[in-house]
Amino acid sequence: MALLEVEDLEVYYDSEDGPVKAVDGVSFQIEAGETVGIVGESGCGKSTLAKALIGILPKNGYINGGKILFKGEDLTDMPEKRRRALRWDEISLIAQSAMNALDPVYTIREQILEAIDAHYPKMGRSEAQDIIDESFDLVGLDRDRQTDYPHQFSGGMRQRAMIAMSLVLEPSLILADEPTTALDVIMQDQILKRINGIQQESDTAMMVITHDVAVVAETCDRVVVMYAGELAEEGPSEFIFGEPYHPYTLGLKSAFPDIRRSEQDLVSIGGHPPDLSNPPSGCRFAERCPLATEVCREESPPAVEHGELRSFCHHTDRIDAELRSVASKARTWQNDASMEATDD
Ligand SMILES: Nc1ncnc2c1ncn2[C@@H]1O[C@H](COP(=O)(O)OP(=O)(O)OP(=O)(O)O)[C@@H](O)[C@H]1O
Repeated sequence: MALLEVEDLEVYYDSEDGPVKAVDGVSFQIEAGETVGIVGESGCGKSTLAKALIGILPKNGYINGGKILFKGEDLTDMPEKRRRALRWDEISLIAQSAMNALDPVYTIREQILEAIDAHYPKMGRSEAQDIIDESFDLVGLDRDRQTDYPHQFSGGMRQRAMIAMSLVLEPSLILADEPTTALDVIMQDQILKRINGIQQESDTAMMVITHDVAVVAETCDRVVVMYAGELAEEGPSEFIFGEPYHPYTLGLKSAFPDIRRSEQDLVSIGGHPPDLSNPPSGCRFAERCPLATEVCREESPPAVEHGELRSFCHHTDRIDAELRSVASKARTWQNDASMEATDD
């Protein structure tokens, strides 16, 4: 049994224009100890997915269908009390706003102690102190700085303190939602590698949500590529970033500079994602896809398997011959550059 099994999940928001289908029939799994990256452009539903998993959807958000099985228990169908307990003890969130999540009037140590007290009220002071020391060591913070206030920490140190705080309860799953946006690239890398190191010792699984493909390529075992609320492609990082079989993944991959190559086009995929309160029928990427044909606009794409990759595309068989070699050319992704194949 996987640690987390998301099955055909639908998460909608009420809006004046009807329901916004932010997550629309998404299925994937996370095994214990595994790091899974969720990538996709802004607005494709990554944060909504994380919020649904942890049970913090805003008022107008709701789960319309599907299941979220955590250790076999369905989080979508569980009394609030049980879900809340699970959320804090087993699933921990390092949020986008991590920088602001620390309380300015308490020392870092006091804040971590409070988290421990809340969950293990019977734990003695010295045991709690050992846990705090250990968590500081794990994230590479100097133990002497425990009695500092958040403002005395740099941005990177605050982020580490947040990670330390989320680790003291030994969660089985850490959700890291854009964990490092406010930091520079080197710092991003260091922190995710640090979490990776910690995972190996503790068998903690992690789901990293980001639009930064490079971060995911470096740190994740598997990647889920989302487009317009749906799954576009899923599989091991090495294949998603090596030989993907979905045009969107190829575009996304080419849109990020490869530091090993000095000469390359700056690729951006023309057009923009569809309105999720009124998504088009068929493949939601068709409008922007250089391989799109009539069938793409009419029928939802099937899941096609290439080894361990699962790709939701009508034309995976054309990727090698027609798209892979030109995917890094900016011209390929301009809207007038359709490759004009026909369905036959
Ligand atoms: N509270 C809300 N009410 C209505 N629609 C919402 C709400 N929050 C998000 N949405 C819509 O849901 C869709 C998915 O948004 P979401 O924030 O999950 O995407 P994302 O991929 O995480 O984007 P980003 O990378 O910018 O955080 C978008 O169309 C967004 O406009």
